[in-house]
Amino acid sequence: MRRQSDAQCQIGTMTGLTIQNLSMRFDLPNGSHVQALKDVSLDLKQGELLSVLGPSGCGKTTLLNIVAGFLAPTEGRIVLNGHRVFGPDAERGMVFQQGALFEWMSVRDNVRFGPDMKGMPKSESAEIVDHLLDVVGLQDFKEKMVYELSGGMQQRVALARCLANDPDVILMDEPLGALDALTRERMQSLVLKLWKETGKTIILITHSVDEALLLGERLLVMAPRPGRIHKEYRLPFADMGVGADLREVKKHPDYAPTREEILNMIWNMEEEIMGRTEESA
Ligand SMILES: Nc1ncnc2c1ncn2[C@@H]1O[C@H](COP(=O)(O)OP(=O)(O)OP(=O)(O)O)[C@@H](O)[C@H]1O
Repeated sequence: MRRQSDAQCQIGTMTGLTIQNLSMRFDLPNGSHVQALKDVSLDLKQGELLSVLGPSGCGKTTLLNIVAGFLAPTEGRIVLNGHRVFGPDAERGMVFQQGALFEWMSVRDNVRFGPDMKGMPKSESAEIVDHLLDVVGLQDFKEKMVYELSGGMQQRVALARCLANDPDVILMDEPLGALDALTRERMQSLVLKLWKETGKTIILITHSVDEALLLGERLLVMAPRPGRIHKEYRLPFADMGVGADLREVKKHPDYAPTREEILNMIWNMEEEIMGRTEESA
């Protein structure tokens, strides 16, 4: 897809991701429309980890898809490291909940797919793959086919495959949502480790308040109809959780009250939506 040259669209010299006055309206075939996002603005510095929470339909996935370049916004723009985003690019890697791996390929071939597509010499991509499989703890599984792996292992492959492209920004849409509780906890620790070791900017969408609290040094609560930023938190838990037991982090005196506040916020929004739905029924 299109990535304009510096001369065409260099916007400032800042590094990081700017989401500027973003609105997204979907026009429906019956003549009505859905305002999925309205005037969403946000600056993320390189290396920040943002988690995004909110009731169903508040525009989380739409926001991520616009940053990924899969969708063009109705209004506003995305700027990454001074360049306006016009479409998908390897500088923005995506990790989905499941199903985005090539099932018929080995773990190794999945991870080296991006470097191969870029024409990287095989010896160089082999080194990158070895390193990344070490980082995600899958070195002994590199010859296995994807369908032979557990869900947690598949998500490790997905993370390694994303990192193999060396993106500036990693976009995660419920990446751990399909995993059992124990595997999910281990993967949360892995995400924190990768975040600190690679210095990547990460945006992570989740439905789990605990996951958003543990992983987001910044946490965005979005509200629906229209999708917008309701409240933002800056939290100490992600830094505390790097290399630590996440259950210990949850014992921090600020953890439970913040969790309660956010849960109430989301419950209230959902009740309001239910009320509106019943009224219009
Ligand atoms: N392609 C589309 N056409 C029409 N409406 C859409 C489209 N994509 C999303 N929407 C609507 O936009 C709103 C936001 O959707 P989105 O999937 O971004 O929300 P979400 O917060 O990610 O929801 P969930 O938590 O359920 O995944 C919803 O009302 C949805 O129905």
